Amino acid sequence: MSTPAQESDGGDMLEKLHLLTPELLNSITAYSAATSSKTPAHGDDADRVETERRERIVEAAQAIVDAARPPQPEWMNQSTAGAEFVALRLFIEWGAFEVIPVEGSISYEDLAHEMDAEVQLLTGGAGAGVKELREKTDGESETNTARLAWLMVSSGLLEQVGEDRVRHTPKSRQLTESVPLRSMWQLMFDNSFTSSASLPRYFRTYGRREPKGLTHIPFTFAHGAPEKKFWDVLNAEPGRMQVFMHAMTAIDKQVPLMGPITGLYDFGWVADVVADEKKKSSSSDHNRPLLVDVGGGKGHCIKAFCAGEDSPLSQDRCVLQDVAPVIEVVRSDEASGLAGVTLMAIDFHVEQPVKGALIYYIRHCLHNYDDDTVVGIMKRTAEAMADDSRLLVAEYVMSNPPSRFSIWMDFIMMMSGGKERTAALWEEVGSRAGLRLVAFHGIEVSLDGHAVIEFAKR
Ligand SMILES: C[S@@+](CC[C@H](N)C(=O)[O-])C[C@H]1O[C@@H](n2cnc3c(N)ncnc32)[C@H](O)[C@@H]1O
Repeated sequence: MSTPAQESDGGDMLEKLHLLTPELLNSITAYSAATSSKTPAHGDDADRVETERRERIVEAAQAIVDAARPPQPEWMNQSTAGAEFVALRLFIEWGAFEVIPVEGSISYEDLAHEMDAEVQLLTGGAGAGVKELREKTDGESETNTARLAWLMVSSGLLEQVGEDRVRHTPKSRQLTESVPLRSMWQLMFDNSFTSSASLPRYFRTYGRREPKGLTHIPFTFAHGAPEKKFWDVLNAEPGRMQVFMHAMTAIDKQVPLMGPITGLYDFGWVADVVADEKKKSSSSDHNRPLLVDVGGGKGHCIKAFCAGEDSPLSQDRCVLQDVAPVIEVVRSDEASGLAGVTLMAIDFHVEQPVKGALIYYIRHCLHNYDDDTVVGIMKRTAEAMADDSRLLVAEYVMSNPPSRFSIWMDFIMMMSGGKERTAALWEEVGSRAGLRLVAFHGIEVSLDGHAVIEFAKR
């Protein structure tokens, strides 16, 4: 028999469900209308619009799930998600997602064999047949019901076939097809999850204040090397650096939320500058770099900006700067697609060696650092800028209160001692570096306020 409290909870829930259901239907109708539209969006724009519309459906559906869900221990949900994350990370490292055939299924026993792992570790014993395994292990496996593969089967990431076989779902198949996606999962686990798990210990050690500086940050603390810098720890293991770079290179395409590269800022005015240079035939400006990508990784932004006949930027007038190990990787990659680009190893904390370039572009680097360090990097750039130079910072501009995505990003950044910033904070750090904030570009076209923030010399 239900209690009065339960009856009233049920009544509230029904009322909420009645209110929420039309939202879900509206979001589906909007998506359906957009996909059958005669004037569909193209390129990055299409990805963004598609994501936004699907996000709306997910949000509406999630609200219904939340309203209908019976009271259950939230701590259990959270820790189950954590357990699945760990299992997924292990399967990535052990190559399991590649061993499971793209079509069809594999027995747990064969999967375990390929991974050089005990079959009991994958399931509670399904691989050898539950009965046989019980016999082999004197009944120990009877209690072993929540092992690695089953964690992913229980969440629907993998699908079990019968009692002893497993196959891909569309979600897990993506992990085999996309190196960047797999790298992103790895990165989130190795860099963020493990660092955040050590936060209680970190704050007990350093006090309850924002991590500051390049060392003694949660990431290096969690790696047992608090006196080292983030990149020193990352670069110490070549494999990890590769994972980081893979994740950064193409994730923009698959997760438009990460911030589009193109479409936020109009480089059209550069064409006028180039045309003016041509008029002054003796001008030394002809050799002036048009764009320096500071901390540009593998150069994917330069490639995107120079692509297409209409682009006023050309690779032979661009400079790609990054730390020496990254530049070495790019230099030795014959397929880098960076013909003509000047490759330069730098330390952006010390000096900007290219003086007087037209544009200094720095994307997703500054959010890795605390305010004082960011002011330092911006100052080094300001010192190199000519009066007409521009500094373009591609980063998030957090609203107040921020969206769930940008505050998640802010939390991730805290691990390396960094943070996301509000418009006011961007203005403040720019001003401290001797720069004037000219404009925020593209905020309206990107989810969660990803923008290109334009600064000029004061
Ligand atoms: C988050 S990644 C961003 C890469 C690229 N700008 C993008 O948007 O995908 C940060 C980059 O900054 C580089 N970096 C880190 N410290 C640096 C330093 N002291 N000087 C120059 N580059 C640095 C890293 O190697 C990495 O490629």
